[in-house]
Amino acid sequence: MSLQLQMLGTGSAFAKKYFNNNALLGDGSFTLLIDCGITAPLALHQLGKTFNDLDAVLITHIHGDHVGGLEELAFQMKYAYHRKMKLYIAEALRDVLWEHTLKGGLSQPGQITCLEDAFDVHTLQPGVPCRLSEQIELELIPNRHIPGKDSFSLYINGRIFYSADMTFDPGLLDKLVRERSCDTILHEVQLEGPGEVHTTLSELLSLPEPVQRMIRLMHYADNKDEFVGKTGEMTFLEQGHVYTL
Ligand SMILES: O=c1ccn([C@@H]2O[C@@H]3COP(=O)(O)O[C@H]3[C@H]2O)c(=O)[nH]1
Ligand SMILES: [Zn+2]
Ligand SMILES: [Zn+2]
Repeated sequence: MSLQLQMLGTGSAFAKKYFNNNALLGDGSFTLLIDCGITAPLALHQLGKTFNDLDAVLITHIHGDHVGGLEELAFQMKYAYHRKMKLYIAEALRDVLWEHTLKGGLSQPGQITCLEDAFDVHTLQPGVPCRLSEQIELELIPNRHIPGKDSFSLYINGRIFYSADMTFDPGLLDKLVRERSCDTILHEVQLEGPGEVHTTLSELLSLPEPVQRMIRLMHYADNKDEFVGKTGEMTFLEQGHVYTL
C-alpha cells in the first residue's frame, strides 16, 4: 500500500532558501500535514493548496518551524472554511501548545477559550499506534531533541520512520530496521558543525550502507547543494516533489 509524501519545506529552522521542514502525507483520500511551521501557509499557497485541502495536522514538538503556522491555520479554518481541523498531538504536548504557544493569539472570550475551541483535538500516547485513515497508521516514538522538552518521531504503517527533530540515535534506527520491518527513513540532518540538538551528516555517515540506502535527508541548511555527492548512500528529499513511499 503506497503513500504520497510531498514536503512543504525541507529547510532547517534558520534556512531562508527552503521552507520549514513540514510534510504532506497522503493516501489518495486523506491528507495529513506533519508539522505546521511559520512558513507553512506560504509554502502551501505556492503549491496551489489551501488549509481546506487538508484533513488533519500532527505536531511533533513545540518549535516555531513546526508549530508557528498553527494560529493562521486555526483562524482560516474557523473564519474562512467554518470547520475545525483535526489536530493529532501527544498528550504531553497538548497543554503546552495551548498555554505557551497558541493562547495569546487565538483566545477570544466567549469564542475560543481552549485548544478544543480551535481544533478537533486527538491526543496520542507514545508507543500506541493510531489509525488516522484507511491507509495511514501512525505511532509516536519519544526522541531526544532538546533536554527537558518532549519531542517525538513518527513510525508510519509499520515501515516508515520520520525522525522529526532529534539527536543521533543509531540504536533506535538499528532496532527499527532489524526488529520492526523499517524500510524507509526520512531523517533530519545538520550538515556542518556539532550536532547538539540535531543529527549531523557525519553521524549518519557512520551507519551501515544498507541502512544509509533507506535514508532520505531533510531539515537541511541553505548550503545543501555543497553536500550533493557527499552523503554516502543517502539522498536528499526535495521540497515540493511528490514521492511515493
Ligand atoms: O539548544 C539549542 C536550542 C535551539 N537551537 C537552534 O534553534 C532551533 C529551533 O528549531 P530547530 O529545533 O529546528 O533547530 C534549533 C537550532 O537551530 C540550538 O542550536 N540549540
Ligand atoms: Zn526544526
Ligand atoms: Zn526542533
